[in-house]
Amino acid sequence: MRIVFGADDENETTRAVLAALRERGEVEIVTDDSWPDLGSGIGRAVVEGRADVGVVMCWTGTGTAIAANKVPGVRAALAWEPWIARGARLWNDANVLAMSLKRLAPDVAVEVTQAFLDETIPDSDEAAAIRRLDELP
Ligand SMILES: O=C[C@H](O)[C@H](O)[C@H](O)COP(=O)(O)O
Repeated sequence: MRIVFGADDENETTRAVLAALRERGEVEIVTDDSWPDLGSGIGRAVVEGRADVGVVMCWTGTGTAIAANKVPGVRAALAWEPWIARGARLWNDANVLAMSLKRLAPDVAVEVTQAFLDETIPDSDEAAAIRRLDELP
């Protein structure tokens, strides 16, 4: 699996997530101190096909998620527990995971990340709804 990762700050949580990602595949790191540009850069890496999925972190996770979702074709989801991350993949076919680097403990962030990466196939019952996202004005 090819993964693109970026965080607008570095701490124990971002280091733990990055280490976990490296165990799962080939990781490209995007560096940008500006959270809008970071989120957008992660999103672009995914839609341009440089990575299968993106993982992005900022203080809240929200700013980079919002920025990533500005890129057409990106479905970025903010998750803070494994069930949310799994659901985002299953029911929304999320292709970018966003997390707070300030509020998630390293072990929780790693669990959320693993859940996101483990759930690879979207629920077929949601296929029409997921396609509908691309048709929205
Ligand atoms: O949504 C935005 C993020 O949580 C940022 O990480 C936070 O606002 C800090 O950003 P900056 O370092 O640009 O002040």
